[in-house]
Parts: sequence; structure tokens; C-alpha cells
Amino acid sequence: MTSDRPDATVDIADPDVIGPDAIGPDAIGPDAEATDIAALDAADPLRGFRSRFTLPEGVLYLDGNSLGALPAHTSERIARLVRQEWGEGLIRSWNEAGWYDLPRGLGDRIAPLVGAAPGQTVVCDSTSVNLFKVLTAARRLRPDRRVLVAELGSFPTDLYLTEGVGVAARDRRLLDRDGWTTDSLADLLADDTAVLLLSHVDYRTGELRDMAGITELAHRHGALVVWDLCHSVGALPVELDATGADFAVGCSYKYLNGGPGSPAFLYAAARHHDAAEQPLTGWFGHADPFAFEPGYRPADGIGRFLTGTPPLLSMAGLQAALDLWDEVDLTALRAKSLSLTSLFLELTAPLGLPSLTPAEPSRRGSQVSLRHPHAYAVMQALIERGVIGDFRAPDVLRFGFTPLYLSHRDVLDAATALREVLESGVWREQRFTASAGAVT
Ligand SMILES: Cc1ncc(COP(=O)(O)O)c(C=O)c1O
Ligand SMILES: Nc1c(O)cccc1C(=O)C[C@H](N)C(=O)O
Repeated sequence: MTSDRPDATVDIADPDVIGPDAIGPDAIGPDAEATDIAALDAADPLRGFRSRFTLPEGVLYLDGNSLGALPAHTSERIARLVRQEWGEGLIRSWNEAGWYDLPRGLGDRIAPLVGAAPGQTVVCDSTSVNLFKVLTAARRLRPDRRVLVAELGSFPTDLYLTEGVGVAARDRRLLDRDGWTTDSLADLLADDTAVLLLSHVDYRTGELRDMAGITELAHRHGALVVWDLCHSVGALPVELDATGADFAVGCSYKYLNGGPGSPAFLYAAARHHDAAEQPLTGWFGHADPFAFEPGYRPADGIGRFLTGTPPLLSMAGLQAALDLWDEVDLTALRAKSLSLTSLFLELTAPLGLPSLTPAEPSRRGSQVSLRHPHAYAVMQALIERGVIGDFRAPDVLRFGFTPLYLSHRDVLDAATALREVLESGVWREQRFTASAGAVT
């Protein structure tokens, strides 16, 4: 992948601890001796998952936090849906192939990944659409309160939806774009606050928020909490039930590897089901869709959050990806994620790029964001070398570390490539500096 790798070893953990416990944030410490990266990979309990993905030769993929990689058996699963279930089963497949049950069934397969007991999670629509549903439902559960608290720095769709649900500008309180703390959040909450919307992991900085503490704080003020899990599901264990979260949404095309545009999920705590009214009252959320009644009656339970016909081809991609997730030990996943991000932070520290990502492992998701005034050009130069991360305006190099298909060796290669791009100055070439307005 990259040439000229002078440092095949780095200063990391005590060699004695190499073994399954060596994978984790403590495996890479400042006072540690030189240890072989290959040993870290040999001790990785998740190493077998790499061969279950199809990735192009010569590509080091650090953008699984935007679009996850292709599980090797997904094409066959989608082909089976097309050829057999659709081509031969035709309309019968709604029942015989279980299409009708997929929104609830796949929701219950995502549930363990987000710490939810069965019956509280459905797969449907996009994260944006589901945000509209849960924000509206949560506001209607607090009719005497007007205020919605959100983050100025959140992924824009979250912010746009806080406008779209019809909160008056004066009733929208926004946390600062950078550096807000639980204390500054506490200052924004009051007994007029209906809903708090937060990202569990910030898409730009990779900061992980204290779901338990913040949920408890919001509840003390009588507010409901909606969590956006787009950058935490499949990146680390999430505990919705145990933390008392009210609602959550998340996408399945990033760390879950469901495929481009695969449907999102929506969680509503069981205690809200009877009273929750979501605004998109389509027939899939009706108590008896095939009664074709003229009036809307919501289904019991989580089914009332469904709206219309599910995108079956996309559901099949997610279904295949969840076959892998059924086998993943989330504790091992978290340990490896922190081991990878810690290693990358350590290896790139000498380059002097300010990091937006917290140094404390407990406050970190599964990405590293480094700042560079010419981040766009630097990332284009990296991509040309086969190291695919992404750029976030105005100056962020974003590197996603997906524990299922990346190794410590990949981290070393990526850090080496970044160092070479910076030291050579290749990014200054005109083909990199001309902004192409790329999508990702
Ligand atoms: C935090 C967050 N929320 C929402 C979305 C997007 O939602 P949608 O799938 O509706 O485009 C993204 C990424 O696209 C995201 O990073
Ligand atoms: N959803 C995306 C898309 O449709 C096109 C390009 C990128 C995306 C993303 O998911 C971006 C991602 N949410 C981010 O964290 O920046």
C-alpha cells in the first residue's frame, strides 16, 4: 500500500500483555516498550471478520463511518430476493418470504446492538424521516412545554429537522458548536424544555457523550431525550434501556454495513408506546392495515412508528449485514476500536495536526478527526494513494476505524501514508487543491 515504512514497530504496550487482553486502549501507553503491531493483530479476537467483507485490492478503507464496506454474502442475499422471492414468489413473498415482518424482525436484530429489549426497535425510512417522527412524538408527549434543545454542531439534518417540526426560533436552544459540556447543557435545560436531541457520537469530532448522565439530567428537568446513534451503533455498545433513553434513531449504512441507502432504525421506549403519536400516519403503522378502514388507528407497540411499504431490496442488504452482527462480541469490538484509534492518535501525534477527537478513550467513538488548513487537498492526496477517509468542512480530515475489517497494520499504513503526504507536500499539487465539490 505505502512505500518506505521505517517504523514497523511503535512504542506500545508491555510485550507480556500480548494476548486477548492486549487489544484495548491500555495496550498502547506512553510508558510502554516497543511492541510488534503484528502481535496486536494476532491477538485480535475479531480478526476473522475481515475475510467476510469484499474490499478492493490496494484500498485502505477508513470511511466506514460514512458508508460501510460490503459483506461478502450480501450480493447473493440481494440476488436471492430478486430472483426467487420477487421473480418467482411474486406477491406471495410478503408472507412466504417474511417480507411483511422485516421492519419489526430486523429491528429486533438491531436491538441487542443498542441495548434494547425486543419490541422497541423497528427498521424503516431514513434517519431524517425517523427524526421527524420521534421529535414530533416526543413534543406531543410534553404538550405543556415549548422548548427543544439541540446542538448547533450536530449533523445538519438533525438541526434542519428541529426547524421542520415547527419549533419557533425563540423556542430552540442550541448548544455551542464546539466544546459544550454537561454543565453548559444543564444551563440550557429548564422546566419549559420538552425535548433534548443529541448525537451519541459527534459526526465531526468523534466525541462520545455520556448517555446515562445526560439522560438522567434531562429527565430531572422533565424533558424527554432523543438520541441520534448514527455514529455509535456498530461502533461501540449502546445501552438505551439501561440509561432510560426515550427515543433513538440511527442509520444502518455506516458501521452496520447495510449498504448505500439501507433503511434506518427507530427506537421508542416501551413506556411511551401507548401514548406516543407520530405524525406520519401511514397504513403500515395502522392497527389493521389490511382492513382498509377509512380512519387511522395506530398499531399497538412499536409498529405505530411505521409508515409505508419497506424498501425490500435495501432491507435484504441490512439483513445480510446483521448475519455478521449476530456473531460480534461488542465488548471485543469496543476494545479493538479504542486500540485502533489510540494507535492512530499516537502514530500521528508527531505530525502536529491538532486533534478534534478526545484523547480520553472513554470520550471517544470510533473515528479520529485531525485538523489541517488544507484538509481537502490532503485527503484527496491520501485517496489517490488508496487511503480513503473523508473531509469535513472547513478543515477536518476524518478517519473512521471499523473494527470488523481493519487491523492495527492498516492503522500503521494509514499513519505512514499521511506522514508521507504531508512531508512530501504532494497535496499542494493543483489537482488536489482544486475543489471538486465531492459528495462524501
Ligand atoms: C448524525 C447523523 N444523523 C443523520 C444522518 C443522515 O441521515 P439520512 O440517512 O436521513 O441521510 C447522518 C449521516 O448522513 C448522520 O451522520
Ligand atoms: N448519507 C450520506 C450520503 O447519502 C452521501 C454522502 C455521505 C453520507 C453520510 O452518511 C455522511 C455522514 N453522515 C457523515 O458523518 O458525514
